[in-house]
Amino acid sequence: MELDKLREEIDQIDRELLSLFCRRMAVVAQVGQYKKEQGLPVLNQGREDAILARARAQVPPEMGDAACELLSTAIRLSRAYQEEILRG
Ligand SMILES: C=C(O[C@@H]1C=C(C(=O)O)C=C[C@H]1O)C(=O)O
Repeated sequence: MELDKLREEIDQIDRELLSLFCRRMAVVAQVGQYKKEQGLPVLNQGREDAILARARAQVPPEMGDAACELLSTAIRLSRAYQEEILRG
């Protein structure tokens, strides 16, 4: 059935997304460790603004808001993870 095929494709994409998310968080952990050692703050607003602007420019216009929401969530989780590293 065509719907099953499409859902299989979605499942595969979700696996890839989660794999990339874990990879991003592993790099974020290294950034958090560096900030801890250097006494730097977690938040870098300029960097976040640049990431979101680049995301909006990369996708079709009708997906701009969704792309920013997706990356904003990844960034929020990234900051929370780094806060844990700085506390620990
Ligand atoms: C990862 C960093 O820490 C924070 C999280 C960011 C992110 O997840 O992309 C970007 C900027 C910072 O607010 C960083 O400073 O590069």
